[in-house]
Amino acid sequence: MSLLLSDLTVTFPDGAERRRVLDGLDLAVAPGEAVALTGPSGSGKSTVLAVAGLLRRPDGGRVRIAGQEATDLSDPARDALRARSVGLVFQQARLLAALTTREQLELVARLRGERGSGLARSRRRADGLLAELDLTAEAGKRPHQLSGGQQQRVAVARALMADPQVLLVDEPTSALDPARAGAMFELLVRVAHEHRMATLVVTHDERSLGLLDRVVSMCEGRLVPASGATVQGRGSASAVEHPPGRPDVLGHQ
Ligand SMILES: Nc1ncnc2c1ncn2[C@@H]1O[C@H](COP(=O)(O)OP(=O)(O)OP(=O)(O)O)[C@@H](O)[C@H]1O
Repeated sequence: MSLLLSDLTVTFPDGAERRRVLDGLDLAVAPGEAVALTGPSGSGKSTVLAVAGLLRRPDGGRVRIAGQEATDLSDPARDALRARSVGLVFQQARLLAALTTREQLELVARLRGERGSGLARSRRRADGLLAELDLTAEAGKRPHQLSGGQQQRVAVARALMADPQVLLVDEPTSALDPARAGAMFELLVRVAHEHRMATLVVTHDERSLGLLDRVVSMCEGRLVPASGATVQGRGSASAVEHPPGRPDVLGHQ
């Protein structure tokens, strides 16, 4: 498994006590599998992404990324593992206003300190990703010259620059119309399959769930069966993660 969350617990302060908002969560995403994480507001989806993306340490449990145990690593080692193995795409594309599309991608290599042949290799990768995500014509444009869907595609391309084994995506379609939302889900599934990335997509967008390989549903911090088992992904795995005998409650960073 490229992403393995085992027996995760997260608590938040609640008055004099701590509220347990994640309690024994188990979730595994295989290489090349695109999984939707859905559920009502406040059910804990963002907390799952924060823990999986090594942005929040859980109170208990294990996080394994690309075969490496992350839980007990020092902060610098976690940062390095994240930079090496995890791609993050947020609700807003979070592009830098002054940079062109190509420069947004090249910045990833520059921040890694690449020079010379390494930087040249990364530039070729950037050009390849721009072509793959149908952004070549946008390579010289700045964010304000791009549509919302194009901006999100740039954010995905940027996340792929490090060739991550895990891709975590938070509400990628909240600013998009239905047609563009569908295209964005199709793109995420395609890149998950082609780049063999374990891909976890937080979404409220029920219309697009069928495009994903598998759907994990949450309610009030627990994993629940998809309503009427109608939400079936395209993959052969079961539609819902539902570890027997142990509810899953999640919390936010
Ligand atoms: N920093 C925090 N301190 C205390 N409680 C928090 C904190 N962050 C989140 N929570 C609580 O944890 C629970 C889960 O929040 P989370 O943001 O993970 O849910 P979500 O499903 O992603 O919600 P949404 O769909 O609205 O983004 C919520 O009850 C929230 O109020």
